[in-house]
Amino acid sequence: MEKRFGSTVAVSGASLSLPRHGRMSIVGPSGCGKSTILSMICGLTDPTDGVVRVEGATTMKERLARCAWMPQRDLLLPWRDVAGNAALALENHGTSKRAAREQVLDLIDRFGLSGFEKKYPHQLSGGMRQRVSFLRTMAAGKDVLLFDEPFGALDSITRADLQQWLRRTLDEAPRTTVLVTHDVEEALLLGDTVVVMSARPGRIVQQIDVRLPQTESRRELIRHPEFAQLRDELLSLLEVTE
Ligand SMILES: Nc1ncnc2c1ncn2[C@@H]1O[C@H](COP(=O)(O)OP(=O)(O)OP(=O)(O)O)[C@@H](O)[C@H]1O
Repeated sequence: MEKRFGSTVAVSGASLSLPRHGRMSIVGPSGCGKSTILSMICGLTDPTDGVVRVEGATTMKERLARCAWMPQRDLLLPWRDVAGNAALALENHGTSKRAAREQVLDLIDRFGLSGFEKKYPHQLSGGMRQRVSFLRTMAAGKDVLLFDEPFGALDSITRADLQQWLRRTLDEAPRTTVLVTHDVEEALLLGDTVVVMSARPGRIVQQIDVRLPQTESRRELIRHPEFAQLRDELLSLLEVTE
């Protein structure tokens, strides 16, 4: 597919596919069209040329109905507590406030946030706010989750913590995910395939399948020789594309 904005070619000749519950990470230099690809998948825009299909749906409206987007900055409502924020997507789909709150309490517990149901966003750390934001994305009940630099605004320790948490959460509650990130380690930790894009016009330079040992521990994984080899391979590809 191709996407142009006037005379700017943002994405060119990109052909990607992902099986149900597959996890794709996209890395590439700034401005190479990563967010544009997410916008096309979730139906915020159409490609200028080519077709985007999400679980068989091709129209923007149908794609939008199947995807949930988690942005870099949490967009929590300051006047709602954790449960109230998490329940928002359900309320938007017609569930009553009370029923929506009941439904998310289970998720809050499963995602390790119990005890925080009645806290307000300003009482939470940046990492916790992103967890709530993720919980809200999950509560929307969509099968396809799109992450645009979800941990980009966090410090490195919190980021590492959330990467491990998100891996485990997606193992327990699998979804089809597409993650855009500048962080090569994050791409490897959260993707079973990593797409490397070139500078604008964004083309796909390479797609690398990630097969790493099964381990819960992020620390063990990033020390593994196979992980180091993939990280080096990605970094060299990115050096060439800049
Ligand atoms: N709505 C728009 N109108 C005009 N040009 C746009 C629009 N959206 C994106 N572009 C251009 O398309 C190109 C790709 O932008 P995009 O945001 O997809 O890149 P990106 O890889 O996500 O960048 P970054 O890593 O910096 O977030 C850029 O040159 C951008 O200026």
